[in-house]
Amino acid sequence: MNNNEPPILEVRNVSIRFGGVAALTKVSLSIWPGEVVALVGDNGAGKSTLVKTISGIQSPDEGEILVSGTPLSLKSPHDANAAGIQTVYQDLAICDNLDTVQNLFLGREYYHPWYKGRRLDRARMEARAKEVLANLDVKIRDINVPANSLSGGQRQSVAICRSILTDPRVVLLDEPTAALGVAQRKQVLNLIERLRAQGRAVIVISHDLGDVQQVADRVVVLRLGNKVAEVSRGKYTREELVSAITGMISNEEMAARSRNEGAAHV
Ligand SMILES: Nc1ncnc2c1ncn2[C@@H]1O[C@H](COP(=O)(O)OP(=O)(O)OP(=O)(O)O)[C@@H](O)[C@H]1O
Repeated sequence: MNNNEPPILEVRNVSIRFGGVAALTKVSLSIWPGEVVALVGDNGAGKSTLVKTISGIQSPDEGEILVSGTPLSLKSPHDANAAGIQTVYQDLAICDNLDTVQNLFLGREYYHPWYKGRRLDRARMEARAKEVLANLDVKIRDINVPANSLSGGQRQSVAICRSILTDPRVVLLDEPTAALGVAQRKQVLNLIERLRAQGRAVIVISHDLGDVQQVADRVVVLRLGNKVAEVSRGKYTREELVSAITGMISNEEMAARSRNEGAAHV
């Protein structure tokens, strides 16, 4: 991380209300290229709302989103994609009856330029698919079989590979290891580390604090729509994180502990 550079993505004092519910209250968050930031919090803490805001699905009532220091108005997922932000949602949107290549290029298929009618350029898509999978060290034995024969980890990997086809600078992952077994979970965590090694900024929502401790350079804790803590890798214990999530530890106390340990804090 180079703190002299503006963050690749900055959420600045974002607030969102749904009727009487304050889903987010003046939440700020910055991320630099080559960083993994985990977003944690109990159910209803505001994680999804924050991700939707960054993804252009939900407009903030107050506050700003800046990309490389420039404030942007993200009014749709298309705006977010154009700004280099891609999101992989929990449902993955992988079609079981389509193979890996078809899933990777869904809605962005390559066509032969010289045919009068539209004719898919399967060879070019296959070549690019192999390249993308190899780049992220994703192993799928046969990219021509329907996705219903893939494991949960492979499906998640295909969804992540699809998100990076456009070479985004920021990748948001919503619960990427939920419902995965040990080996598949490791596979996905490795994939996140490779995204980081490629210099992308990765924001991961996770309820799994073991995964968070393993993969995140920083952890941002939300509680009831407020950012209550922000701690760096190795500067917190699992118990402190749980306390911050559940409200057993005050914001000030968590911040003071982080300060004492030299971590980033709220
Ligand atoms: N479209 C909506 N309309 C009304 N209230 C909403 C809407 N979306 C979210 N909320 C409320 O905003 C708050 C934050 O919800 P959000 O889904 O962002 O939390 P979360 O941290 O992602 O929770 P979970 O881990 O359960 O997914 C909750 O109180 C939720 O009920």
